This record gives sequence, structure tokens and C-alpha cells, in this order.
Amino acid sequence: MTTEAGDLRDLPSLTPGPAELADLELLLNGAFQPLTGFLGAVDAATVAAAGRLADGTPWPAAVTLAVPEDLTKEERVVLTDPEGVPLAILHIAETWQDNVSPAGFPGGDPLRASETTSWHAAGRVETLALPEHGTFRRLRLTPREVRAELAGATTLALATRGPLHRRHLGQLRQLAEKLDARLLLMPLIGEGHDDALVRALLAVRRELPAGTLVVPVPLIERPGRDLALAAHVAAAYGATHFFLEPAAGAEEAARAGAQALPLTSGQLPIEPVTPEPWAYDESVEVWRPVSKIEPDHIRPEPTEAELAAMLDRGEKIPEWFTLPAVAEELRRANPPRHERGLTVFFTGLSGSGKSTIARGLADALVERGGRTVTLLDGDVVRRLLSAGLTFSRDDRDLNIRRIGYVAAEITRHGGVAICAPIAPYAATRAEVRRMVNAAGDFVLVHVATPLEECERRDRKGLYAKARAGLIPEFTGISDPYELPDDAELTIDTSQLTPEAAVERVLDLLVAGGWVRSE
Ligand SMILES: Nc1ncnc2c1ncn2[C@@H]1O[C@H](COP(=O)(O)OS(=O)(=O)O)[C@@H](OP(=O)(O)O)[C@H]1O
Ligand SMILES: Nc1ncnc2c1ncn2[C@@H]1O[C@H](COP(=O)(O)OP(=O)(O)O)[C@@H](O)[C@H]1O
Repeated sequence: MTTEAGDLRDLPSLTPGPAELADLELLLNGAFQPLTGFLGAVDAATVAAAGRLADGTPWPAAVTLAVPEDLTKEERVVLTDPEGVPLAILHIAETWQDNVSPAGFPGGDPLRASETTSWHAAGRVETLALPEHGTFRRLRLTPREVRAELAGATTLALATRGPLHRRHLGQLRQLAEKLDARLLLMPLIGEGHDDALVRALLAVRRELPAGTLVVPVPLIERPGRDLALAAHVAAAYGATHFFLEPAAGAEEAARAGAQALPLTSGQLPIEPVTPEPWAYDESVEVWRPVSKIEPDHIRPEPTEAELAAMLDRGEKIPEWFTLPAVAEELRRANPPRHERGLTVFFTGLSGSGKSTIARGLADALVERGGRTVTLLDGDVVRRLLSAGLTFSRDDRDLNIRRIGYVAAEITRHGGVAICAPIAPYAATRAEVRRMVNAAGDFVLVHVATPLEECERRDRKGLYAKARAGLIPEFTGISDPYELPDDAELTIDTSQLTPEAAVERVLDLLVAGGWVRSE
């Protein structure tokens, strides 16, 4: 059954999250063929366990849609983009539930690690319109368009979340020649702001054979399944071969644990091609196959960690290693730490000293100059940004997510956000760390003043009220505080002056390079 335009008004609608919208785009444009919709419980389980749909078709990753419970009674739901433009009708064939344990809570109090359940809807998606949001839209060709462009040529696809350096370019040129293949570069753009990645790939195109295509793919990272899924997308685009670095499978597997699928030709829809090792030959100053270089002429290339450290310190990425245009994109995406956006996130009990230290830090940074500083204090946020929220778990989480969202935006724009809420839940703090890290750096400071000292201070008389049972759900008394195990700094203020506490944070920021020493 297809849906008439007039019917749309009467159907309930849902705007999926960014990850699900990315999947929807690939379902609608055919890049996820043979899938025609979101998976049901059995398919999701067999894909997770064995990399196959229930009918045996190889498929590497679960493509699922979470829905609020009230939509599970519906037969059809309109899926819209973030602005409310209808993109598709989901014909619901099945609704199912799974249990998600809160992440980032290792070894915590089992009483507090309550499981949450989420509903999913499965079924075919009927296209209404292809999405129009997102950067580099003109490059995001559909599989049909890419296949038409490739016209049946042997094509080597490369999917990547990082830029290509001179070694990759040499290897690609060699393979393209050997296979007599066209090249298809697929920057995998996730939820973040990956425009720098796309620009970095566009910048290397002129070093590659004519006709090399760059097609950004909105593919959310799925550790352990990422490359296998990208290979399926490449196959849908008409590629015949898939570039796989020798260590790619192993690295992915290590990151994802036992969940990773093997990246062998039996598991992939197109032929994996592993380049031969290349290195920089110092004696002639060119990149070439290792087999052609005297071992003592090989100059080791910087590791990812070394590159990141160079960028942190604002050092030039050497030209022998990467093209200047790529280095410039890397620098723009990762400015030196003293210019990079930063969130300093204080967490701790009420009265532990968060606001006092946060204010002192903000003043000290403003006095030093060179940084724009925004203070998002717990009390102040609750009067404005989070006015009306309670202290239930859900409302606390929403409060912290709002703070995290604002902090991430400040960070993205190169500012310093200083946050000082209680933030009692580890999983929510971890979520904020992830949000901010997509934009810049995140430093967690646990103000670990013992409860007895906070209660002794009781500046606002709240502990006395909480003890008297007048405030239900008071953190530390009748509501949980999950101790951080990932804090960059822990400060107990019971034996410390406020000035000394601020100094500790400043020392950390100076040592880390975010703030220049005076
Ligand atoms: N039930 C309950 N539990 C904890 N705190 C309470 C509660 N009711 C009111 N207050 C006051 O609200 C401040 C904490 O707000 P936060 O936004 O930081 O809390 S949370 O992060 O959302 O948990 C906190 O301020 P700080 O003392 O600055 O931490 C308290 O003054
Ligand atoms: N080293 C210290 N750092 C921060 N606050 C301290 C310190 N020593 C004593 N205090 C006092 O503890 C109280 C902390 O209150 P506040 O900063 O509002 O905490 P919170 O924001 O965590 O609720 C203030 O009265 C502050 O003067």
C-alpha cells in the first residue's frame, strides 16, 4: 500500500535522532540495499550475533529505529527531518523492546544501575522525499547516480573517517593502476561536524587519477561493524573492490571487542584489496613500496598519537608526511590547545565548592585574557535554561544534557565553558563528555568534598531540610551521587582555601596546554 499525500496530515509523525536520520537517508536512497526498512527483533539479533539477517543474507550491522511507546500502536508513522519536512512513511510491521544498561557505570552500585527499556519499530520505509539537510549535499550522490557515473568501470572504493596522507595516496595510485580501476573516496560523516574531513579528501583529489569521485556517506560509526557496513554501501554505489589497510580489521576488532566481524572476502560483498606496505624513503625523499627501500632509509611516519600531540602543541605537520592542504584542515579541526574550545565540568555534592571554584576559575581566565569564558553554574542554569525542571532522575539528566549542549556549542566556537552542576549520574556525564569531545576538549573536575563537610557548611540550610524529610530526593541524603572514575582532577576542599582550589585547576589547565603559563 502506498500513501496519498492527503493522508499524511492524519498520520502521527516522528523526527528520528541524527543517527537514525542518517540510516534513513541510506535506506531511502538504496545505499543499504537489500534492506528496505528498519530491522525487527529477530533480524537485529542475528545481525548482532552472526552478521546475517534471519533469512541468511549477509548484513553486518543492526539498522533500527527507536520510537516512543505511544507510537507502537500505530500502523504507519511519518518520519520527518529536523525541520519537520516529511521524508518517509514507516509501515510498521513489528514493534519490539530491548534492554539497554546505562553506559559508563562500571562497578557501580547495582541498585542505582537500573536498566532502561526502549521501544523500536520495524518495517518498510516508503520514500516521500530525499533529505535535503546536511553539508556537502551536492556531493552526496545516490547509488543510482554514482553507478551511472561509474558506468560499470572497475572501481576501488575507500571508506574513511580520517584524512589521507601521502602514503595512502601512493598506495591508491598504485592499486588504481594495477586494477585499472576508478577510485571512489567515501568520507564517512557521522553525527559530528565532519566538514573538515570532506574538505581534506577533496584536497587530495588532484593527486589521484582523473575521475576520482568523492562521495560523503552519512554513516554513523558502529565499532566492529563500520568497515563491513561501508563495504556494503560501496557495493551499492557500484564499487567492485574495497580498500582495506592491513591492520584495519584488527584495529576495529580491538576497539569493539568480540563483537567485530571478520573482514574477509567471504564476509564482504565486494573484493577487499590490501595495499602493499609503503614508507618514506629518506635517501630519495619519496614515498614508495617498502620492498624498494633499504631498511635504514625508511623514515617512520608519525603515529596518530604523535600527530595529535603535534596539533595540540600547534606544531607544523611535516610536508613530507601530508599535503599542506590536509595539514591545514587538520589544524583547523584541531587548533593548538591554547586556542581550542574547552569545557571544564565540575561535579560534586551540593556545598562541595563547585560554584566557588568555578567562579574563581572564570575570573582568573578572564584576568589572563585571550579566552572568552562562559560560566554555567548549577543554580543559575536552573533559574534560566532549566527553569521548571525538578530533581527527578529524568529532569536532572535533561538539565545536564542542556548544559552539555550549550557547553559543546561554546566549545565548538573556541570558547571556554565552565559548568558547575551536581551532575550525579555517571552515564549522563559521559554523554556530555562525548558531546563536547566532538567539538573540542573536556576536563572533568570532581569536587570530592566529603558529605559531612558539605553538610557542616550547609550554606543554604538545604541539608537540614533534607534530613528533616522536607526535601525528597536530596543528593547525598536521599538521592544517589555516582562517584566519577574518569575525573581529570579530584579536589577535596575540606582542607583547602578556595584560592588554592582554583590554583589546582589552573595548574592542570596550564600543564595540559589549554592555558599559557604566566
Ligand atoms: N533535591 C535536591 N537535590 C540536590 N540539590 C537540590 C535539590 N533541591 C534543590 N537543590 C539545589 O539545586 C542545586 C543543584 O542543582 P543542579 O542543577 O546542580 O542539580 S543536578 O545536576 O541537576 O542534579 C543545588 O545547588 P548547589 O548547592 O549549587 O549544588 C541545591 O542548592
Ligand atoms: N577550598 C574551597 N573551595 C570551594 N569552596 C570552599 C572551599 N573551602 C570552603 N569553601 C566554602 O564552601 C562553600 C561551597 O559552596 P558552593 O561553592 O556554593 O558549593 P556548590 O556550588 O558545590 O554547592 C562556600 O561557602 C565556600 O566558601
